[in-house]
Amino acid sequence: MKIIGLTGSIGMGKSTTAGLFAEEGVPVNDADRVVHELYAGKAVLPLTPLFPDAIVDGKVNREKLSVILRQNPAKFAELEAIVHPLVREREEDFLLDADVAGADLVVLDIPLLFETGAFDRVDYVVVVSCGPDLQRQRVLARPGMTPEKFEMILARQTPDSEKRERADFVIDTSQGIDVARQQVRDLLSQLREQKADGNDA
Ligand SMILES: CC(C)(COP(=O)(O)OP(=O)(O)OC[C@H]1O[C@@H](n2cnc3c(N)ncnc32)[C@H](O)[C@@H]1O)[C@@H](O)C(=O)NCCC(=O)NCCS
Ligand SMILES: Nc1ncnc2c1ncn2[C@@H]1O[C@H](COP(=O)(O)OP(=O)(O)OP(=O)(O)O)[C@@H](O)[C@H]1O
Repeated sequence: MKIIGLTGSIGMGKSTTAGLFAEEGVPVNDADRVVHELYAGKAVLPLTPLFPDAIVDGKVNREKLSVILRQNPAKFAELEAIVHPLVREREEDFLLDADVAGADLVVLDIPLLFETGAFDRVDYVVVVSCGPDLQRQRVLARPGMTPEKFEMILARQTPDSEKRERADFVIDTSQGIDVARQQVRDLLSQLREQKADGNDA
């Protein structure tokens, strides 16, 4: 089984592209979604002493957490030290399940693939990208998003230019969904041909 690491900066179209892989029958593990689940489950207990004001009705409230982090960005490191190992645990379960189910390819959708060193755990790196103006426009159109929050997150991410340079493949999301879907299909054919030729990376 080969592992595709899918990444991209905020608003580049990572979740949408992950959906295109899923449409083609490739199992996808979405790290952002796992974080959402953890904030209503396993992460609540260890995060409570660190972020007591962000716990509402027994869950981590993302809005409140975001405000705290904006006021004190140093707290990101403490948050990540708790959350990332839990995300990793779930990733390992996903890989085992996919392997047992006989998948030839799987996708790990990891927003912080480069930042956390996760690229070491994947066979191919796929970066989702579009121009910075379109990225900004997409992100600022989201409810609850502000230029300050956008800048805070961007500052914590490896720049898009570096991501593209380090990628094995780039999916361009600026030309609409059909173009991106075709790029995903071409990529899967190419990887499967490589495997059939015994020409693995
Ligand atoms: C900062 C938080 C509260 C913002 O929540 P919110 O619902 O507003 O945004 P969302 O989670 O959809 O993230 C928006 C964008 O920021 C990126 N992002 C999230 N966390 C981080 C981080 N620690 N560093 C850099 N980028 C991040 C996401 O991948 C996405 O591109 C939330 O993202 C969070 O709790 N992050 C810490 C956990 C983490 O590191 N997640 C990354 C995937 S493992
Ligand atoms: N190929 C595409 N063609 C047209 N629009 C797209 C394409 N891919 C994504 N988009 C649009 O861009 C926006 C951001 O996409 P998406 O939510 O997938 O980004 P993301 O990278 O997962 O974001 P984040 O990192 O913040 O979670 C959405 O409005 C989505 O509909």
